[in-house]
Amino acid sequence: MSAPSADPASVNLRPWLGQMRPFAGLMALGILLNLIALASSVGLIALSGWFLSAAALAGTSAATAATFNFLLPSAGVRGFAITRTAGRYGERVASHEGTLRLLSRLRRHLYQAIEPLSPTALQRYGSSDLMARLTADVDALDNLYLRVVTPSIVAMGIIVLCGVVIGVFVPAIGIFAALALAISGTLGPWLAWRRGHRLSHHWQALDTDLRARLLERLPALSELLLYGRWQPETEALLDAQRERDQQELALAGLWGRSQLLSQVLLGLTITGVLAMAAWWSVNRDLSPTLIALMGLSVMGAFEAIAMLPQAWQNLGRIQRAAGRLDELTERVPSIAFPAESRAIPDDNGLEIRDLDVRFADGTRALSEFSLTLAPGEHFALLGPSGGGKTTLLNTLVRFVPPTSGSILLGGVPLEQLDEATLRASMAVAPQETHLFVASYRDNLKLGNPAAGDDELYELLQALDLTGWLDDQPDGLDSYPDEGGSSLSGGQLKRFGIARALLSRAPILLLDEPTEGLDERTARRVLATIRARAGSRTLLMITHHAGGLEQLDRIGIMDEGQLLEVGPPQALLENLDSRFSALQQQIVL
Ligand SMILES: Nc1ncnc2c1ncn2[C@@H]1O[C@H](COP(=O)(O)OP(=O)(O)OP(=O)(O)O)[C@@H](O)[C@H]1O
Repeated sequence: MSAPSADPASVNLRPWLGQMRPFAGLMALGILLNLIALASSVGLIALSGWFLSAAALAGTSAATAATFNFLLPSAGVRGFAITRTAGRYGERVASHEGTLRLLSRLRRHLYQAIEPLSPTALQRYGSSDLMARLTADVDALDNLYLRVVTPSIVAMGIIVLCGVVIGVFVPAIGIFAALALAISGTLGPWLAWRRGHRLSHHWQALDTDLRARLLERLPALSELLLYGRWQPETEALLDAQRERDQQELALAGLWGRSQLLSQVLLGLTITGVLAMAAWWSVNRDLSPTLIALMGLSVMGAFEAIAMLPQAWQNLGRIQRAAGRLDELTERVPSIAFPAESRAIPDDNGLEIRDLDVRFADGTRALSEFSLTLAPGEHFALLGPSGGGKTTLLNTLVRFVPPTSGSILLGGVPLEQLDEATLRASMAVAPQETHLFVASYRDNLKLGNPAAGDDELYELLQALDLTGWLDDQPDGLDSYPDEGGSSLSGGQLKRFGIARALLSRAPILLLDEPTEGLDERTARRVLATIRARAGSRTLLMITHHAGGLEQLDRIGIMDEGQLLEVGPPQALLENLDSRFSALQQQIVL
């Protein structure tokens, strides 16, 4: 579900308009060609009108009929028809090229803005909501240029042009026509914007929520079917769709009303221009053949302003999309890395000092947590669910910013390391392993692109995955199902461990590596982890106390604090220790 969004009126669209700057030339060309196409339309219709009436008047006597030049106006009509078609074609090419480039820039801008944000905080939005922001919202923003900015500029140009064309013959009528068109061109869109921006803002909210809900529920289809929730969910989705459609209907009604207003104003403008032209023709020296030209010029110019009400009514939709994108980049804390590391770590030891982590909702996940891991030490951190173990790992990889305290890698504070150095220093097997739609080989080589097949086979065998690999139709060249559903939970876990173990990083961070494994496999996996970790520093977090006796030290944490720490043997010998109590539970 999407987070609350900003008030449409308070959203600043200027930075988004600024994204257009690199394509200003292309956009200007599009506007110019659009103006040429529309001006040709006005010219075509006005000249045709004049031609017909002038030809009719010329035909009233043999003398005028003989001298009337039919060729020049018909060449003009053809010329306008050609420039109109060419202008329209060129405008489409230029504005579509500009829009597509802009769209790619908008997406790149957004991906770059998201990249430094804390992934853990970002995930709180949910992948479906993020997806809706990255697709529907960016698409809506795209309309700002194509459907609001460009048509508004073109309409202004055409209004001026129409005024000039008429004003050449009678300035007063030209001024009247331009002013009346300007009023029709602003009143309809103003009404549409005033009445429609909240409606369209609401429509956009309902539409993105609907998409997000659909995207969220589809992957959970099997659970929803098993719990008999698919039917109610479908009905809820249909209700949401109906609500969105009602908004759409209201918007269509509003568009109809603003169109009606514009048409009435157009009718009044044409009537006014014709009446003035007729008066000028009777009382002054205006040729009657120009009456039709003037009326038809206004009609031609109206083509440019007819689309404005709908464009401006959609402004609320665009503002909401911009607000949601701003909110994403402003609310989620960003993690800044220096361009280059300010110091080189002395070794692969880790020192965590008085670490505090508080989340935006007030949860205190770590509280004055301190721990030092000697270079090459193998350490297991045990604790109940919700104790803060994963948060500690996320803080170590800088996915979560600490509220206070510090972490040093080889004596260097993490904030002094550039991103490449930090990532190369730590290999992580997270709680959930994601498999990409790529071969199993490529999925494994994410941990180390240089790893050879022999190493992959050896590692899979050590992790007891050869039986699974033998069942794959093309071995390592086989593809997993999307999300990894072709592996059992335990197999997927080991796959993630293999990926981390393949890396050459001097620090290994493993989140619940034995979760979902039977006792025998868990021991084998632990032995492989220890052997492959070798002289690397190993921090393993787990719920399970079994099989940890071989590690250098064990720590027990709960409620964000380290409660007990020591070598496993020493803790086992102390019958009052929490570790012995946990071991007793396993034995019982
Ligand atoms: N992004 C977040 N925003 C708010 N609270 C969070 C966030 N991530 C974790 N928490 C909370 O912080 C506390 C510690 O969570 P954490 O995931 O670190 O525990 P854990 O020991 O790893 O649990 P588990 O063993 O079940 O994975 C929990 O109360 C959890 O609800």
